[in-house]
Amino acid sequence: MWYHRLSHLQSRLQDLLKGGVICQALPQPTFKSLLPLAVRWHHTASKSLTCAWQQHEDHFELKYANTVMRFDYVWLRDHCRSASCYNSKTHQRSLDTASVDLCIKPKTIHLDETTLFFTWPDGHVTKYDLNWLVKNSYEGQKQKVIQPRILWNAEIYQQAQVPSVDCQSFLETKEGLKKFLQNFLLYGIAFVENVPPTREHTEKLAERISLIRETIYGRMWYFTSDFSRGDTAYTKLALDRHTDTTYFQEPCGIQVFHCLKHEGTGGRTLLVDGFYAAQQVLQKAPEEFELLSKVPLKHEYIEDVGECHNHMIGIGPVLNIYPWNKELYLIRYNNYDRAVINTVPYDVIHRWYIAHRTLTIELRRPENEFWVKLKPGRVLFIDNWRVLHGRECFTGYRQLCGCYLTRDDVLNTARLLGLQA
Ligand SMILES: C[N+](C)(C)CCCC[C@H](N)C(=O)O
Ligand SMILES: O=C(O)CCC(=O)C(=O)O
Ligand SMILES: [Fe+2]
Repeated sequence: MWYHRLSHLQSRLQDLLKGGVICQALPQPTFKSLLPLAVRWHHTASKSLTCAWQQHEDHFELKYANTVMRFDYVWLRDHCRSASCYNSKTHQRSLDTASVDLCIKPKTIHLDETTLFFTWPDGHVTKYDLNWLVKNSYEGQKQKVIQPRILWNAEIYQQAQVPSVDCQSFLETKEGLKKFLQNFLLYGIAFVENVPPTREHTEKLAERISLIRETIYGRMWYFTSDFSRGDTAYTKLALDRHTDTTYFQEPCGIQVFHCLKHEGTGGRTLLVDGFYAAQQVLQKAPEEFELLSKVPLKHEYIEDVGECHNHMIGIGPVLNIYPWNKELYLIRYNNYDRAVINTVPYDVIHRWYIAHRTLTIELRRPENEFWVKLKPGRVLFIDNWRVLHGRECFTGYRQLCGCYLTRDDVLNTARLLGLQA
């Protein structure tokens, strides 16, 4: 019976491969267990960790450190760390992956202590340390988070008593900077205290951790409610929670705010952990979470004020998750800047509105709102991929300065300090 199904599959595979790479022996990925292969388990005990491996027709299977891993042979050839395949000084691959036969299989495999040796048909030998394989396998990665975080509502954040970092220690010591970045990565917000209330000092702070991301708003921006730009940020109106620059293909990673002056009332800043809210959606309505992570939307910025003419469009789902471990890495939420929805078919859109409502309800729960009054000297860094901000309406003269930072460069600084990011 399965012979029949198998030959059917083979002819389909052959159809798929027509005009492409034709392998002599086709891999049969879904029938591994059915194939009468001469596979056998090899067992070894190495350094108290037992290891078992099996050479299958189309892949290599390894059990080590409580992990069952399966490796494709092309993958194993491609990741060879020998001197001719990999430049360990520059950490770059020298091997031309396109030169690897897609049907490659090792001639022999053997294990010595904790090192696996693969000998390929041309005689080339690839060595892998078992621990390296565990660390770098899909199965190993799947169980890990890319970035550890503490999700918060107002109470959790306040109870955590996250300390602010002093400007001098931030600028002059590695420990101060590291402490700051650690808190920033965990909570998505962090403060620096005792900063002289000038644009130059704010810029110096920003440059300590990243490259400044110049945008249509400039490099360092400096704004009041002067209507100088075609956006409500430049008014005294209240702004509901949102993330910024949702209309960029890559929304700005970090936003820096420094209130240099406020003579008047109101104007408090609202902060909401978007990932905490998304987590609530995942728990209460997983299919809605999934929809928000799959349906692409447009956000748009159209400006035609004075000398400023801009038309920006960014496309992506509200929730962005890594497909292999479902970890959330970016929320794009701005109801002001959301464009006409014309990327979603009729039979999906209503469900999307329901899901969007569920998320909005979570984002608007008063217990999730953390309110702060920004003051001269206290600089706020916000992870714009995670934490939403808003503001209360205000009276009087209020001057805010700040900038956006490139996320890659903030994470780069964090990694160089030994933090997981
Ligand atoms: C004033 N400042 C430059 C900080 C931001 C202005 C951008 C506001 C826009 N609605 C958005 O959410 O992206
Ligand atoms: O005025 C504020 O406090 C923030 C306004 C805002 O949302 C922004 O500039 O991105
Ligand atoms: Fe904003």
